[in-house]
Order: sequence, then structure tokens, then C-alpha cells
Amino acid sequence: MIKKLENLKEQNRLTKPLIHCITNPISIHDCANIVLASGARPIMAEHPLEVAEITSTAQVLALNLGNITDARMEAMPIALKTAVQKEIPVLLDLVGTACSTLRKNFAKELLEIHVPSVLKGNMSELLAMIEEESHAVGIDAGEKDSITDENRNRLTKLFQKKADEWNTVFLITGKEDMIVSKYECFFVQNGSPAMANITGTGCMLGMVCASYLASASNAFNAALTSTVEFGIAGELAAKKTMAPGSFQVQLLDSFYQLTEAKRDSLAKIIVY
Ligand SMILES: Nc1ncnc2c1ncn2[C@@H]1O[C@H](COP(=O)(O)OP(=O)(O)OP(=O)(O)O)[C@@H](O)[C@H]1O
Ligand SMILES: Cc1ncsc1CCO
Repeated sequence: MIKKLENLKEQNRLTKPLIHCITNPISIHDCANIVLASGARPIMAEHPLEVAEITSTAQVLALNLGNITDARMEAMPIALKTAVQKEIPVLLDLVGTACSTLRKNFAKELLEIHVPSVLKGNMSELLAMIEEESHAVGIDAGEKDSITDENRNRLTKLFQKKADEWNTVFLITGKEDMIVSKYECFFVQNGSPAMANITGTGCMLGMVCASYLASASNAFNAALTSTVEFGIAGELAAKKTMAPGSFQVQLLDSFYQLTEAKRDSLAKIIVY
């Protein structure tokens, strides 16, 4: 089990892969910094006339639908097509697809071009994408969509079927996180409530996962390793402070400093 946790931060620190991120301005600065802390190099570029060139020099493409604009809606399909041509892995963060029909329809258009290696979002966003009932409150997941011991089995079956159909890995976040491929479903119980008190932690986790796609053996290992490490970083940061301003700083530092040994001793994973 623990074999699926790879030392991806160290591998990235040796190769410094370039991660092309097309993302929202709310958390863009935190996203660039967490890519750096993941051992990779970020480039945040979204002009429709330059993204093909930028994506073609990158090792991974990360798309995030938060605060979507006309410019990013024009740029994302161009970048995605380039990623397909260059055979580079893609992560799509489905921010807001449970509260905005525009975003959900746009996400479906992107999936028509190519289904990314990792589809990420909170539970409400992912339920909406697979046409199941969801209860989002704006960009946040609804309480009714939380993972419980009663719905664990149903959710596992639901997402495994879609992962098979779409040939993708789902990274589904919340109090408890869920990583699903057609073969496997792991639940990750690391993390802290303090992570929900600052904006953009979901976006940041997406960027860690994108960075790890550059070095991982497969998309499932990238999703699992990033989720466990980011969750543990949240726990360690929360031990230092629960106040949101300083928590944000501690989160970045704790993630940057987390060693493989400490991660393995603190990982809380349920293999389903
Ligand atoms: N109450 C909680 N307890 C433990 N971990 C949490 C909690 N809330 C969030 N997290 C962790 O924070 C990270 C981000 O998840 P979350 O579901 O809050 O993302 P999000 O809603 O997409 O965030 P944002 O839109 O602000 O970027 C995940 O790793 C998740 O496990
Ligand atoms: C608050 C917010 N609104 C759109 S994107 C975003 C950042 C977290 O997803």
C-alpha cells in the first residue's frame, strides 16, 4: 500500500519539471509557490495566443476552472489540444462545476477533446460532473455530499465505473479525500479543518498533484502522494497555529519541509 506513496518531491527537485498552469487569480500566487515547494517550476500563462507555445515546452498542464473568464475559456482548449499532441499529462480542477452550468458545460467540452489523467474537485463538483445529484454551496461542497460509512460503498462503485469509462483518476476532496481509478479506491483521512478556513487549498492541492504527475509512475500515485502530503502539511501547520493568516504561511513551509519518513509515519489511508 505505502508503495504507492512515491518520493516525488525529491524526484522533482532533481529534474525541475515545468508545470503550465492556467488558473484563477484568487489563488494563483499560492499555486505558483506550492508548485515551487513541490520541486517543480511554475509558469502561469493564459493568453490564448501564447498558450500553445507555453504548453509545448511544459512537462504537465494544469487547468483550473475557478473564476472562469472568456480569455481562459479560449485558452484552455488550445492548451489541452497541445498537451494531447505532445503527450503530456493534464490535470483538470473542476472548480464551480456544481454551481455553474456554464462551467459544467465547458468542462464537458474539454472532456470531449481529451479526458485528463486526473479530474479533481470537491465531492459536489465531481457528483455534478457524473450527472449525480449534488448539493454545492457556491464553490464549496455541500454537507449532504460528504463521505460517510453509509455512502462509501455507493460512491466507490459510482466513481470506479466512471473512471473506467473515462480512463481517468478522480481526486475528490473534502474532510476525507477519495482517490479513484478503475482498479482502486483509497480514502485519505489526513488534513485539518483549518484548511477550509483559507481559500485556495483545493487549488493548491491540484497544483501539487500536477507537479507530481511529472515524476510519478502513474496518475493514481501522483494523486495519492499529493493528497497525503498536503493533508499532513495541513495537520502540522495547524499544530503551530489555527489563525488563517499565519496558517497559510505554515502550510507552505510544512509542505516544503515534509520528509518521506515523516509522511510515511503520519499517512492515514484506507484501502477500499
Ligand atoms: N474539515 C477538514 N478536515 C480535514 N481536511 C480538510 C477539511 N477541509 C478541507 N480539508 C483538506 O483541504 C484540502 C482542500 O480540500 P477542499 O475540499 O476544501 O477543497 P476546495 O473546496 O476545492 O477548496 P478551494 O475551493 O478553497 O480551493 C484537501 O486536502 C482536504 O482534505
Ligand atoms: C473563492 C474562489 N472563487 C472562485 S475560485 C476561488 C478560489 C478557490 O477555489
